[in-house]
Amino acid sequence: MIYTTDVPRLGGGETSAVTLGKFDGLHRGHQKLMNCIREKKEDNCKAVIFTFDVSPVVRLLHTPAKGLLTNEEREELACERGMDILVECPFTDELMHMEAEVFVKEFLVNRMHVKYLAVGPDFRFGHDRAGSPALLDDMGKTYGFTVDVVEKLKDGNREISSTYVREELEKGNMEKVNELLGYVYFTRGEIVHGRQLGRTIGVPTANLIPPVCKKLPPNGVYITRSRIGDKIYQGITNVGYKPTVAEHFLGVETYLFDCDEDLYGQDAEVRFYRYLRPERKFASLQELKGQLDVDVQKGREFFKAFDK
Ligand SMILES: Cc1cc2nc3c(=O)[nH]c(=O)nc-3n(C[C@H](O)[C@H](O)[C@H](O)COP(=O)(O)O)c2cc1C
Ligand SMILES: Nc1ncnc2c1ncn2[C@@H]1O[C@H](COP(=O)(O)OP(=O)(O)O)[C@@H](O)[C@H]1O
Repeated sequence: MIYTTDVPRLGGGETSAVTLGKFDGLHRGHQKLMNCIREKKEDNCKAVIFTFDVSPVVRLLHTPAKGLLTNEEREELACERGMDILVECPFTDELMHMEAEVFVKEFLVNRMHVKYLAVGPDFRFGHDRAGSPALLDDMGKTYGFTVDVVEKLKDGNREISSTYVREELEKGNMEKVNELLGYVYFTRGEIVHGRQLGRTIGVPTANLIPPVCKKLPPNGVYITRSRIGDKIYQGITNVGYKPTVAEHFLGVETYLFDCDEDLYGQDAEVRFYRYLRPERKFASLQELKGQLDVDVQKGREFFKAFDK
């Protein structure tokens, strides 16, 4: 897959099937759009996701907004889903003031040779949000592309959206988050040294520091699965500041079942299956150890049923 921050210029004979939007999370609704454009690969179209990134100025002045996926993660998932090109177009002043018609003509038609567009019914773009599915449809007649306005996928009565996923994530409702996403929510990072206290109570823990722009579930303890190298471990994970030992940074810390390896320096991916309990301040590490034994038991029972 080609990843680019410039609007691509396709070659002479090449055409594209494009979907446009923010695509935070690549949830099941987004996947439906991607399926539509992937089908057009049979007509020799390149499957393109066109997203807007924050402007370079915003990136400099503000801490990044927390998303369901980092840009790198989104890139990887888009590639796995068979996309040919991911455009992360910086949302510059110029783009912000661009007339919708100019955007379509210059970018989609002239540069990307668009033959097919898939958008949601509420998709708006361009200056004053004047670009709508109806305008795209009109322009398609002039420039020779078709537009599919794809109905939103629903969960019961509610449309699946990034906002819906974020709300459930903020409640720690991982079962719902994972159902809406169509994959198990995860974060990644390198395993770093902690205070080496875990092993003293028989519970060594792999500590990772998640990316600052990654939205995490609320602080607390979760049943998780971790991928480290080519191995997958069941485990339990604490998200938070470890009030018992008063840590200064937000960490994601996992006790891996049935693992006895030196993991420092390796990259880990932790997937969140279920929330177990809030993070608590214990009077001693021994007391914490008592609680961890209960958590481990629950984690093992969960996977026994889950993997059946
Ligand atoms: C599954 C799990 C649950 C945890 N729950 C808590 C908790 O409720 N309160 C707390 O202060 N620390 C909690 N911790 C963090 C421990 O305090 C920490 O693992 C221990 O102090 C060792 O830290 P170290 O990795 O820096 O050696 C938890 C850790 C894990 C892996
Ligand atoms: N079952 C396990 N779960 C997590 N980490 C383990 C496990 N077995 C061995 N380890 C290793 O032990 C380290 C954790 O030991 P710990 O005493 O908690 O030190 P730290 O404070 O550096 O995390 C991990 O980084 C990893 O390399």
